[in-house]
Amino acid sequence: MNNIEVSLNEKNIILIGFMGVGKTTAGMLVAKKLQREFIDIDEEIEKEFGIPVSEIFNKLGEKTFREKEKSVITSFCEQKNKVLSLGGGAFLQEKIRSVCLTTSYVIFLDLSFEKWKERISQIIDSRPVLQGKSLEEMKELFTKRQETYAEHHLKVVTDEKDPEVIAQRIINEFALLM
Ligand SMILES: Nc1ncnc2c1ncn2[C@@H]1O[C@H](COP(=O)(O)OP(=O)(O)O)[C@@H](O)[C@H]1O
Ligand SMILES: O=C(O)C1=C[C@@H](OP(=O)(O)O)[C@@H](O)[C@H](O)C1
Ligand SMILES: [Mg+2]
Repeated sequence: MNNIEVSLNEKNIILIGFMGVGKTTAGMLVAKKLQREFIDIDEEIEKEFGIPVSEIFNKLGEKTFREKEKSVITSFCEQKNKVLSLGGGAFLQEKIRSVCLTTSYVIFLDLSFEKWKERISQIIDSRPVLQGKSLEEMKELFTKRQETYAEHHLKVVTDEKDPEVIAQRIINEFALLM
């Protein structure tokens, strides 16, 4: 099955996984390859409030962010033919898990903690959940969060460096499901 045949299935493709595993980067490329619209949920939330995610957390609080995250995701799940990249905390909410799993194909991007660690300096400033945490505390969160990603339709390992290769792997493994 090739990219075109995969794109004939109209269900949304949703990428989940821990902060920094590459959901936004890979999602954009998967969408381009499948000629679908790409939606980054964090970006949609930022557009709604007119400020970056870190400011939403600091000024309005995490609860406000999570409520908006739920309504934005629910509303995109009513649509078709999109590739959605979720924030790493979205699957903490049962309502989000169930709406995604029932309407769309959920793909869990997996990355080892050893590889993830190398990205901390690139992501720390824009991820309020990581700020002020020691490496040990980050590892604890990383490990604990894996439980929330347990329900998915497909897991793809993303230890590879080249995002293009990862995006094509996601499509190829996804094609085997169909
Ligand atoms: N395959 C990869 N190898 C190395 N770095 C990557 C890879 N994919 C993404 N990155 C980098 O990791 C950081 C987080 O990527 P991002 O796509 O924003 O992740 P997420 O959306 O899962 O939080 C960015 O700085 C990005 O450039
Ligand atoms: O895991 C989390 O709680 C979060 C992950 C972030 O998205 P990414 O997974 O794209 O970094 C973003 O939604 C916010 O900072 C909270
Ligand atoms: Mg992202």
